[in-house]
Amino acid sequence: MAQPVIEAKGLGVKFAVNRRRKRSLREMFIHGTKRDPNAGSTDFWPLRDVSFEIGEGECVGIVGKNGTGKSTLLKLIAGVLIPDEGEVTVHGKVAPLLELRAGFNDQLTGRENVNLVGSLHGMTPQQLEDRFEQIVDFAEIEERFIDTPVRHYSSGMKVRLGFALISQLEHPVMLVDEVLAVGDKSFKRKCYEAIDRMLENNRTMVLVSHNEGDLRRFCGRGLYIKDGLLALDTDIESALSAYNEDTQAEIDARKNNKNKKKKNNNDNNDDDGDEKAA
Ligand SMILES: Nc1ncnc2c1ncn2[C@@H]1O[C@H](COP(=O)(O)OP(=O)(O)OP(=O)(O)O)[C@@H](O)[C@H]1O
Repeated sequence: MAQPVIEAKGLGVKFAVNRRRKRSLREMFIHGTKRDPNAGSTDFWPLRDVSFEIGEGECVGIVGKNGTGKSTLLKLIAGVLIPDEGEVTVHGKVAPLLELRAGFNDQLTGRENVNLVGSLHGMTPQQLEDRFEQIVDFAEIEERFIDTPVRHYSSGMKVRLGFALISQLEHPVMLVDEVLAVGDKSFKRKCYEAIDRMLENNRTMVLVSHNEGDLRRFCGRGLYIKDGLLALDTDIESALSAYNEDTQAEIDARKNNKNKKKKNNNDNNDDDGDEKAA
């Protein structure tokens, strides 16, 4: 493998479910001042014991069911979340597209957001000035809207501006979470071309997506996350096959259970009928 750019060793993170909380004024009035006895917090680990290395220039897809920890893994790589176990090392700066709006503030205008978020990611005032027009052009935001607060933008407009800005960063690592699912057809095509260019320039990318076409298009390798564990680290086709087989097995098991229940209910109804007849 090329020089590792991302190294994860025994990575794990836990969240508290049902965190113990103080009662609200209304609840205190009804139940008294004691804390809610049913609201004890328990930890759960959406990800545990995850280890892998990603080399320079690789594009790795992360696949798995909803809620299995894919976005959490990207947030750990981005440094947005701190692991509770293990460690993740990233050699170089990270350009994160983790949520649809690239961290934009709804109260600020498109222009203000581009300048704020761009500078937070290390773009100099000169770079921002030089690239501003290109960013707005790429995002296809009409001039009359660029000085409007982004709360008035459609979700497509926000995503386009977010992608246009983050794709201008020259950071060696790019993290993309489901962003390609939102844009319209022509914007998607532009995003594909932008990603192709980034990969040609040896950038490293981790892509979370439920779109198999996108995963096959960009990724050579796939990490299949199952029940919070790294079930497979293999080529993207094998990762998708394993995921699809597991999904089919789950669907079949659910169908069988449903049929069994139906049969049991029918048998019980027949027994009732026999007893009544007797
Ligand atoms: N800040 C948080 N606090 C508590 N639980 C969280 C937090 N963030 C995520 N979770 C939980 O962790 C689990 C993994 O979430 P995550 O968003 O990583 O899943 P995912 O695989 O990306 O799902 P999807 O395919 O639906 O986007 C879920 O059960 C989610 O509810």
